[in-house]
Amino acid sequence: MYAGTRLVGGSARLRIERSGTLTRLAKMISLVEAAQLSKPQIARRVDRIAAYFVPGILLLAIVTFIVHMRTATTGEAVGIAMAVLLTACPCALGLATPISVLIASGMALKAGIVIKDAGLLETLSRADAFLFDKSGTLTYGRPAVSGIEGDWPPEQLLRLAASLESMSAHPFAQAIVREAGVRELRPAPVERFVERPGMGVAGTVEGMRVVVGSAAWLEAYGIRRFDPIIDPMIDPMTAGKGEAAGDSVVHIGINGRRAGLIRLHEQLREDAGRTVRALSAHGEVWMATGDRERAAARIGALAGIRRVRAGLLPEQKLNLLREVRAGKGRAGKRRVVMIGDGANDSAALAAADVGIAMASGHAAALETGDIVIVGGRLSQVAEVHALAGRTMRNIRQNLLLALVYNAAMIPLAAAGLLDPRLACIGMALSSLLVVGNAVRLRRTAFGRRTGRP
Ligand SMILES: Nc1ncnc2c1ncn2[C@@H]1O[C@H](COP(=O)(O)OP(=O)(O)OP(=O)(O)O)[C@@H](O)[C@H]1O
Ligand SMILES: [Cu+]
Repeated sequence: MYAGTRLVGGSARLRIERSGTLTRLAKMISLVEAAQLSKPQIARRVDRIAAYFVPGILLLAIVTFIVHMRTATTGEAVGIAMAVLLTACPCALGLATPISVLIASGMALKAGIVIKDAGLLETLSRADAFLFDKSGTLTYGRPAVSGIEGDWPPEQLLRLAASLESMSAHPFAQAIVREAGVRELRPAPVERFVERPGMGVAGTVEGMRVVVGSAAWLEAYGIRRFDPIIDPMIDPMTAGKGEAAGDSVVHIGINGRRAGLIRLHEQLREDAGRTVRALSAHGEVWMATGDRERAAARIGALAGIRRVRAGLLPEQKLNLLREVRAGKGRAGKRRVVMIGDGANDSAALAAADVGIAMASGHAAALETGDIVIVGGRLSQVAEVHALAGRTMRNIRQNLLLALVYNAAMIPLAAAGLLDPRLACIGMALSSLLVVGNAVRLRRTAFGRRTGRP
């Protein structure tokens, strides 16, 4: 088990074998260092150009030498050829991309954004679809129990559910266990515990077969959806008025019968609306969730997302991702950014063109995303998107600066109008210019620092 591992099903006993620099977290740090060396596609194109550039320049230097041999001494001709080589030295060109990437990812890291693959900055800057997970991403991921209903006494329902949920790491499970703790209910021992991600938990508690989870999960145990004749008390689709109508619901089945439900209220992140608005200027914004329709609609409306898909199992989130990608994008296919918490959307995070994981509390998400937000704010997603755009612009400026310098100086040098010593200084200056332009990123890295707590 790795440091920061999140247990999704069951419980575990663990022995610590390694610590310090041998942990997964330490490996993350080295991943970031490796990322700073990874190249965006634009750099690969530059490398390809350089492959022609270098032999071309060597040839040019030789030709220059031969031409000047006719009119000047050998020493002078060598000097001129040297000047050509010196001005043509593509060090500024070579520096243009890595220096910007280094500064941008360094700035991001300081702000709590880990960019694991800097090559994706270019993809991110061109993204035209954004797919958000709901729980833990758009919401704080710390739901609270807002109601308990059913044929059984509420405390009894809560105690049985909490007994099972104490073995689960799902946010709903934690909320239920917390609520039971507040009410000073003691969880009972559980036998034959099972958990299915995106569905729920089940097990034997005090001789009773207890099933806790989504309506589909109870149905898998042969417990029907609402039947008005058998149990008119609980209709999850109509129950709950006003605020409660948009709450999430966890159903409880006992011994093959529906026994009741627990309502959970999730709170939208304070910066969710702002983030969605900022990103929708660049492409479609979607929301995917395993939660029921109503709860999804409520969060979607609050966040300002119209494209909402509810009731998705983890693998269905992956299908939605593919569907969004197949939509009409600028280059045929869309470039999709998936933003999730890594709990039940790891597959989609990994499959997205760029996966951004919110590591709110759980270091597990570190493993999943291409970019990991450890700063805890959702608006950092919009910030890193903007940073990607600014970095790419900065790289393009650098390349232009370097090319203009070379294009202007090489003819001068070839004509014998440039002293080799001046060419030397010019080369250093052009590199400095590029570095200076890249350093500007530091100041503009996160634009106006709005929304900082
Ligand atoms: N441990 C659990 N206890 C109770 N219900 C669960 C549990 N795990 C899953 N469920 C049920 O399955 C549904 C889907 O769960 P899933 O974890 O896929 O998504 P979610 O937490 O609702 O939200 P999101 O998909 O936005 O992260 C939940 O709404 C809940 O009804
Ligand atoms: Cu150089």
